[in-house]
Order: sequence, then structure tokens, then C-alpha cells
Amino acid sequence: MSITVPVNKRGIIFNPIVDYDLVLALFLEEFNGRWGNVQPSANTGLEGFEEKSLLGTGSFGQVILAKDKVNAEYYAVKIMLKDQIVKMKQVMHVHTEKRVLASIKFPFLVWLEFSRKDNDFLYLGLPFINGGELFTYHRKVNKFSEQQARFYAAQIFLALEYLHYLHLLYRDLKPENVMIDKNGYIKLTDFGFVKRVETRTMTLCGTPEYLAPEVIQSKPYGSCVDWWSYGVFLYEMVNGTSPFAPHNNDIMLMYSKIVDGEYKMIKTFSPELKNLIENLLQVDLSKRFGSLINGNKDIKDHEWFKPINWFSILNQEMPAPYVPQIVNDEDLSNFDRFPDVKRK
Ligand SMILES: Nc1ncnc2c1ncn2[C@@H]1O[C@H](COP(=O)(O)OP(=O)(O)OP(=O)(O)O)[C@@H](O)[C@H]1O
Repeated sequence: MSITVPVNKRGIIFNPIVDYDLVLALFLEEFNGRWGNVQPSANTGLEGFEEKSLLGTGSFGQVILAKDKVNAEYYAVKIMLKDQIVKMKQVMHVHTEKRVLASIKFPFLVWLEFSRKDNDFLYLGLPFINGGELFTYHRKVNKFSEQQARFYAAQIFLALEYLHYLHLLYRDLKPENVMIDKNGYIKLTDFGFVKRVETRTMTLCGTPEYLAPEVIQSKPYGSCVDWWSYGVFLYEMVNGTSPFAPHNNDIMLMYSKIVDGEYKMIKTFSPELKNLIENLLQVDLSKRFGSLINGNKDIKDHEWFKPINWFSILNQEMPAPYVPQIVNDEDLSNFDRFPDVKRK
């Protein structure tokens, strides 16, 4: 079987499955070295770009669609208000997000195309992923079949595996951060909570319904928090709602259920899916898949993933179960609608 070998921006070839040591070495060279494979931010704001429409909003600003006036390429530009970043004590997070985005290259992750700044804002230019959020599509269809969920879950598995090899914790897995590209494959976006840890960390962050018990309890944690969120994600994809969705907005009750690992298993899930979820939503770290002696292999080799050929997923050769309809480069019909961009 042929394996397409991804080539990163500097033309260095690596195979993300076979040679992770090389991938890690290249990542570290970028991450610790020259601030990634991009030039330092030019102080020109979005000069040279046409600001088109609003794609989404985040904690520190907006993500807009912008068109490069010279090469006519489209980008999703994350615009962050400097004041807001400082007030919310997120300087380090933004710094890390930029360095990580500039240093990674993997089929199922977005990367940094360029960065800019001006007096008030920071701008991160990302490839425009035009199929919208997985969240929007999932909400439209309500549930995925196990086969469809497996297609997305396999890509997310490979993305997390890649990040973990680089000692990066993603810490914010949720359908809102998974974008669908024009071919129906996915890309993880939003690296605002990514943290590089060689051992363990203790920071409380993430999205409440997806938080692992050890994060809520302020215990030191490692990459297993992503595998917990992955279990929540699988459940939600196939069931329609997440296992710990709060009743009457009672967040404290939801936290106590997460800490106790108390959720309802869905009878209609296949036995394989039930087993995988039970092993991911394990409060006891000595039992959670991803942290046992076989590491990630317990997930990758699990019966539920038997129909998956990992190389054809990586090479994006498997037909996607859903391919978004995109009529032209500015088609935003797959995004939730927002009013047009107006920024001083
Ligand atoms: N590369 C992209 N292509 C198209 N749309 C994108 C892209 N990146 C982000 N978006 C849109 O913008 C939204 C917000 O982006 P993102 O989550 O990165 O912002 P954020 O400020 O980090 O948000 P959060 O508050 O979740 O941390 C996304 O949910 C998505 O709809």
C-alpha cells in the first residue's frame, strides 16, 4: 500500500506515523528556535487583505474571512484584541497558540499561514476551512451513525496522537473546534488551551462538559485528559447529546457526576462502542485507555476501529460520509450566520 509522505513548509519530508522522533525533532527546532516557520509579525494590521465576513467569535475577538488582494487566496483570520488578552491574563496562552500553530503540520490540524499586528489587535492567519464546524452539521442531523462517527473519530485520534508525541496537550476537544474541509475530512482548530508538558500540569481549563475528573479536582494531569474528552466526544457524536450534559444548567451537579463517572450508557450503542467509551470515561487513571501499558494502541487497535484502515484515513483516501456543498470560495452557507464584519 502506498503511503503519502507529508511534506512540511520547509520541504522537509516526514511520515507522521512511522517516524515520530523526527517529527518531534522538527517540531522542537521550530517551537524553541525561530518562533516557528513564519516571519515575526509585520506591524501592518490587515493591510493588503479584503475583510469579507465574520466566521465565528471567540473569547478574545473574532475570526473573519479575508482575501489576500495580491494572490486572491482566502484565509480565516483570528483577530484578538490586545487589551482583552492582557485583562484576561491570556498573554502566555496566545503566545503558545501562535508558536504551536507555526510549528505543526499535520493533515487534521490547522496551521499558521501568517501573523500580523497593529496598535490594538493581533492577527493569526489560518487556512480557511470552508465546510463549517462539525458542531453545526451535527446539530442539523442530530446524531451520526457509528460508521460516520468512526470516520471523524479516527482523524481526531491521529491528530491527538500527533500532538501527544510532541508533548502537547490539546485540552479543548469539542465539536465546535472541529472544522470540516471541502472534501469532508476534518481539521482541529483553536489551540488556545494547548500546553507543552513533559510530565504533568495542573491548570483548570477546557469546556465544562468535556472536563476530565482530574482537571475538576485540580489534580496533576497529562495527556489522558484528552482521551477522556475523546470519550465524551464519541458518546455525543452517536447519541446527539453529551454524557454529562447539565440538567437545568446545574454545573455543580454536572461536575460531581463527572468526578463520580456517573453517566447513562446508551442501549442502542454497539457492544464495541460501549466498551470503548467505558474504557475512555474511566475516572480511575490506572484503568483509562490511553494511560495503560499499551498507551494509545489500546484505542487504535480497539474492535470498534476494526473497519478503519489508518493509512487510508491519513492519506485521505477513504470516501467521506458527508461532503459539504460549497458553491464558491466565499460560500458561508455551512457556517452559522453572523452580521457582517465591522471593526474600527
Ligand atoms: N481555520 C478556520 N476556518 C474557518 N473557520 C474558522 C477557522 N478557525 C476558526 N473558525 C471559526 O471561528 C470560530 C472561533 O474560532 P476559535 O475557536 O479558534 O476562536 P477562539 O477565540 O479561540 O474561541 P474560544 O472562545 O472557543 O476559545 C470557530 O468555532 C469557527 O466557526
